[in-house]
Amino acid sequence: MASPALISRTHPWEDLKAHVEDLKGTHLRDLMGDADRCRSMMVEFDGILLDYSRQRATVDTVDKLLKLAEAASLKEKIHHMFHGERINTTENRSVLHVALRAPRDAVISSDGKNVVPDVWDVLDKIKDFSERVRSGAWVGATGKALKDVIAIGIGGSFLGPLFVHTALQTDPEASEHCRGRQLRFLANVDPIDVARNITGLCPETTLVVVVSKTFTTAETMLNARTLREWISSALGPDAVSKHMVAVSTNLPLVEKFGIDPKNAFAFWDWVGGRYSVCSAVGVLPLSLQYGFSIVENFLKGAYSIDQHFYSTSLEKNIPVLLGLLSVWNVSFLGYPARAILPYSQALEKFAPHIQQVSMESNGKGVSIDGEPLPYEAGEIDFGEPGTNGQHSFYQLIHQGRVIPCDFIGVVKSQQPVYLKGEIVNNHDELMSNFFAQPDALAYGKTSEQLRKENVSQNLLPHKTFTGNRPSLSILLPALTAYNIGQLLSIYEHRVAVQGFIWGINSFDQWGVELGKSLATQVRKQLHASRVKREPIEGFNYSTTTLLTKYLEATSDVPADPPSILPKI
Ligand SMILES: O=P(O)(O)OC[C@H]1O[C@H](O)[C@H](O)[C@@H](O)[C@@H]1O
Repeated sequence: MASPALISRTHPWEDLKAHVEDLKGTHLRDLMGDADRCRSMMVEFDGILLDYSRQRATVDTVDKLLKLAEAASLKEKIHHMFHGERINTTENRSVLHVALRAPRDAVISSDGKNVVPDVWDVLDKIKDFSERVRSGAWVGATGKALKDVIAIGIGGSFLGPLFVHTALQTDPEASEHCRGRQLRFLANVDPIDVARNITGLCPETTLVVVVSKTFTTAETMLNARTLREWISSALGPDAVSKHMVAVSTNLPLVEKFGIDPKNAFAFWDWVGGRYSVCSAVGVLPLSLQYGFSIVENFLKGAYSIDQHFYSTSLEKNIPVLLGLLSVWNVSFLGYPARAILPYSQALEKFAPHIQQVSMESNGKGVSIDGEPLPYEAGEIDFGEPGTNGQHSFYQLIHQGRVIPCDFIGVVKSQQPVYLKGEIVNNHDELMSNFFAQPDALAYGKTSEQLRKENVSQNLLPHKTFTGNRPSLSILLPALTAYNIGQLLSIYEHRVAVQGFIWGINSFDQWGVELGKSLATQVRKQLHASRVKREPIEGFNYSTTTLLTKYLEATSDVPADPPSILPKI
């Protein structure tokens, strides 16, 4: 692949920089008054409506962004991704999470090999295994059915599956399929998370799924050894083969850990951890909980957006538009953060998942060729469901810093409630806020309006809202497994678009390594100090002081204790 020049050295970038000045005197109040403009800023696909009319952008801005996409060879980069080119150059890997949700007869190749049959071999194995567990054909060491699942994993091996599980929990069809079953996630190496996970569960009826792409992640492996102890201390070491299975790309290490390779579910190095929810990472635990057919609908929803992303022209392409507008907000308008605000409690874990997808992908300081970036890439993502967030951090968004917001609404509630005598039903009440907040941000409230309401002079500055704060709205028809898949795929591709424009590698994550290696040094020191009473060496004054305090205050901790598990 030819090495691309920095995008900031292209004419469309310069042009957009200059264009910011054109918009300086334009308020969103004015832009929203132009119905033709607003009409042109709405896109519909497969039941989803994107309205980006509340972006601080004109039709001209969008044209200029599309020219930027051209200068960044966006179409070609999308093409390279879908065709298995090794676009993750620092790890020499292709990026093919789209293959995970392709139909059985699709052809998607990596290194000349169609990977779709391998994907479906694993999906078929998951279907078979999950049906045996769910039906009680697969039983634990004492002959009891396994009704509860603890999935151990962290980062990409946790956040995506947790988001989808949380979203499915209240879907009527999915919840029908999981009666009497529980799915829990053990992520943090904090022993409190172990305690929370095993509380109320019995090893006899629990299946543990160890999820780790590398099967070397310190937190996951310690948690896996901890739950292996929980099972074998209750049921004997032979029980492990009946109660523990694994999802990994590293099958030799799975076997070395003591999990029967027959009970290992593979994926491949062309699936990035944070893009792995559609692999066995998500599909196995979710199928155990909800049944494979529900999860298959989730994959179909993601596939629908994949096709849209691949084949729709850029100006009508939802992930492309979202990605370009984020670049506009970050790189040109200078807004470093983005709030993800789903008006659905079922999407409670969506922002934390996208936080990893986005910040681990695009939080980079150099171009894909290693050149320091003369502009900032990535953005600070955070979010909470509405209306909860309104009573928490929205104050800052309304009157403090400008933070572009994604409002995500759902037309049909998973769990409608109607109360006799109320003027609207409960979902309408929620959605009233979804519709109102974007206008409050865009229009604000002037001192003239306040004066007409007889607001006293001294309160005028406090009650004034400057407005002109950008947002966009995404309206989903419902929140079925299919829609959840669509939403996931939209955001995954949006993040890729941003990275493609910024000219970075969105698919590596070297930035997480340094902290890990320093933790190794501390771990060795803690061991040496506890077991051999060795002095603290090789750390700066600050860390030495903190470690000394910690070790002194825990001098009663036994150096070589027997296994002790939480007892709550
Ligand atoms: O799936 P694993 O290999 O256990 O990795 C778990 C996570 O840890 C790493 O440090 C990365 O930051 C994540 O991208 C990854 O998802």
